[in-house]
Amino acid sequence: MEDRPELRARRVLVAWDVARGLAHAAARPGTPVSRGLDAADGCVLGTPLVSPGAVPPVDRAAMDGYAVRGAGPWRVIGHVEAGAASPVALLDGQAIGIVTGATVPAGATSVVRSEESAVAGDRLDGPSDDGRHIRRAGEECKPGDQLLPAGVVVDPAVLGLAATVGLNRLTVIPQPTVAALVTGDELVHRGPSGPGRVRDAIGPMLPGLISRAGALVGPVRHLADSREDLIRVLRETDAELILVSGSSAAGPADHLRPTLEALGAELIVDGVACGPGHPQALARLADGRLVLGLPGNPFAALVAFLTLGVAAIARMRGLVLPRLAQIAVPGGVACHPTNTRLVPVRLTPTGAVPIGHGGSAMLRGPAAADALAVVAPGPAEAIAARLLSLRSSHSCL
Ligand SMILES: Nc1nc2c(c(=O)[nH]1)N[C@H]1C(S)=C(S)[C@@H](COP(=O)(O)OP(=O)(O)OC[C@H]3O[C@@H](n4cnc5c(N)ncnc54)[C@H](O)[C@@H]3O)O[C@H]1N2
Ligand code: MOO
Repeated sequence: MEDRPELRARRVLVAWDVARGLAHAAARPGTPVSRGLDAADGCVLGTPLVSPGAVPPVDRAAMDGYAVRGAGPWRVIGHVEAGAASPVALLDGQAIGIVTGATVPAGATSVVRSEESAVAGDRLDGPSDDGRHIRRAGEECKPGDQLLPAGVVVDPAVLGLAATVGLNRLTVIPQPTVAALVTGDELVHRGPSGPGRVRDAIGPMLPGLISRAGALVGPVRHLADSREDLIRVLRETDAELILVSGSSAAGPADHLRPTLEALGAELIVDGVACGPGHPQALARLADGRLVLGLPGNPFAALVAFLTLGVAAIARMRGLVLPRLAQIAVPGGVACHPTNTRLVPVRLTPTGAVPIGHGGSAMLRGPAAADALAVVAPGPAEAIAARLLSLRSSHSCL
């Protein structure tokens, strides 16, 4: 296929927010499936989580001590074991030893904590506030209550809640699969950079970025700067989103765009008006798989993933585009006249503070930063910016 650098040089960069929106819209949400709780962490609820029963199902003791009926003193008539199904009913003036979580006997009006109990023989004295230390049946939820809407990320608390209400399976949108390809003849994967050798800094970032965005990733593959290899690997890679680092600019070894053209891909984003990261690109192959081009400069690659990659993965998971909180930048930060700047910042009680070392080939700034400030284009300085999380697919605050 003929390479036409004169056409590639005339890319129309889209605004940073528009690019995120395009990437989100271009991705296809996954199809909901039924998963056991042990395989649902990190997926997204495809249907609301509805409780089939009441929680608790019966009145339960909230403390170790004595279930009592009426006012004290009481006569202790026995003990309820933790797993006992239906203990005897209490009569007025009676008490029964009980442990936290055990079913409270019918007729009990409160539970006296063991620390507040004075027992002499079978006589019990203690405070008797009605209803105290009893978790009532249905207090947490009633049968049919909707506890969570569809679209919530399944995390450990959600799994625990599902188990609490008695569910064994959840209907979820599975985590999408993402493949990571790193290109560059000059790259080495051990030891330092030197003349003619550049230590690969993008390969080590990609698995963590992908999993923090909520997708599944296999081992990173390293490719030489060969258009034929890239075409072959893109054809055979079975993932919903394929990341390709390097090869995104307009030099003789920059094969990504000619490769996409050769594969008949549709370019959805062909450059973004941002710095770093302007050569990033997103394309759709004929079968629907998406290809995300990450620029070779490491901070630029990170920005591209956080811009287009996170947006596309969010949609595949069935999530909205992560919203970005606004924060003050008390010392101000210089704007670029036409491009959105992504600036490493530390978060302080009064706002965000740029920390420097934010050049496109550097990771020193981003590695030390709490977040990236998204500084909108403008003629002068900004005193507020939005925050892009470096460590999760959700917003920072
Ligand atoms: N004529 C132009 N040249 C460049 C442009 C441009 O618009 N026109 N854009 C510049 C910008 S901005 C970036 S970013 C880079 C993008 O380059 P590529 O995506 O084509 O990547 P390479 O040329 O292969 O590498 C650029 C740079 O990054 C180093 N690199 C590459 N991969 C890795 C890696 N995995 N780990 C660490 N470093 C990596 C590579 O050695 C180069 O130094 O293009 C500019 N040029
Ligand atoms: O992507 Mo380049 O500046 O934007 O390194």
